[in-house]
Amino acid sequence: MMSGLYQKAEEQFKNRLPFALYSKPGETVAVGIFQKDASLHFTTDFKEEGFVLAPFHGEQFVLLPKEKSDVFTEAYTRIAIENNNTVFGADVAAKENFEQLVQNGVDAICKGNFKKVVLSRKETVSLENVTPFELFKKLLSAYPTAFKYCFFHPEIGMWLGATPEQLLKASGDRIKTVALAGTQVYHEGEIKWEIKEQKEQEFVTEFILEGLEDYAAEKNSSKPYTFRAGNIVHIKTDIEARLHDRQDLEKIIKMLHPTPAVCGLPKEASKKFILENEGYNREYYSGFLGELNRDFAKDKPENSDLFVNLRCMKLQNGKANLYIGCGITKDSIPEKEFIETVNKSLTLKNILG
Ligand SMILES: C=C(O[C@@H]1C=C(C(=O)O)C=C[C@H]1O)C(=O)O
Repeated sequence: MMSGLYQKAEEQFKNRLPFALYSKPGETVAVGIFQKDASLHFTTDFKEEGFVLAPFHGEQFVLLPKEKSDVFTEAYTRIAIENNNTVFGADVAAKENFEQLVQNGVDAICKGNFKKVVLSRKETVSLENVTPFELFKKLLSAYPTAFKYCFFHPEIGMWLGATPEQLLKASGDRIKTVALAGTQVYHEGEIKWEIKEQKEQEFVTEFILEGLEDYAAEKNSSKPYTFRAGNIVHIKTDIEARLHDRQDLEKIIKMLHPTPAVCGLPKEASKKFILENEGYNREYYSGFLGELNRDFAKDKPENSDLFVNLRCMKLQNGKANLYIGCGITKDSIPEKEFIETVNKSLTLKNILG
């Protein structure tokens, strides 16, 4: 059965018009924003209302503006998702390349160029006869606590993902963000973290709290805790604050993005290393996306809900390009880091096929 929301999305896609379908963590409502023209709009001052998609690098933040779009919402019920047990073969060349990249990152850290860098790779998987909408629906059921989305623009392409990481939630002058780092495969029973991973996550918390210093008061942060995202777990700290001036939203977003969780510390040196060494274009992976200045489901202004674009893929010519990365510090072991990217890639591989 085709519902109204998906019928509209199929038509929009057929007509090569931009749209975003998404559902927020913990909610069972899907929102569709359907832009009425095919133009490429960008944010200018972050005062616009709409759906934003920002790349990892660069200042051109794509916007589906509210006033140029139709908005629909639709409740859904989660269904049981079977893990498809397809075994994806390991690509020897990809493994060697990534491990060399990680080793170069470790060497640069040991030389003192920076403290942490997040390195990533792209993996291409063939798609069986499946539409983006079917994949999006699977994401809705498989990842209740993630931000699930399907974004299309004729000049950008088709992106889908289920990200566990909030970049920023703003409600009037109240903001929330998180410090996320450390990764291991989920298992039953107590999850233990090594000191190295705890330290790495603390760096991220410190970076955010220091960055907020000039803009916010009443800063509060939770204790770090274990947070599950599909088949893996991370360490997470919740951070809340009150802005001195709500107009500083743009400055806060630019201070946070790209966060040490997807770029590194310090930001500029690690970013330079990524751009010069990764050897491919991340495009919108590890950028951010979501609601800008409007909660579309509740139809409320002055609410932004932005997420880091992780566990995502770009669909192109019957294939899915998956993007996966991990944080590198001086103690990183290249092979372990490669395995971590394989584990993270299962978030999406589990719904493909
Ligand atoms: C970079 C990614 O994930 C990030 C890196 C993590 C890590 O280094 O342990 C953990 C969570 C995310 O903040 C990714 O999934 O591609």
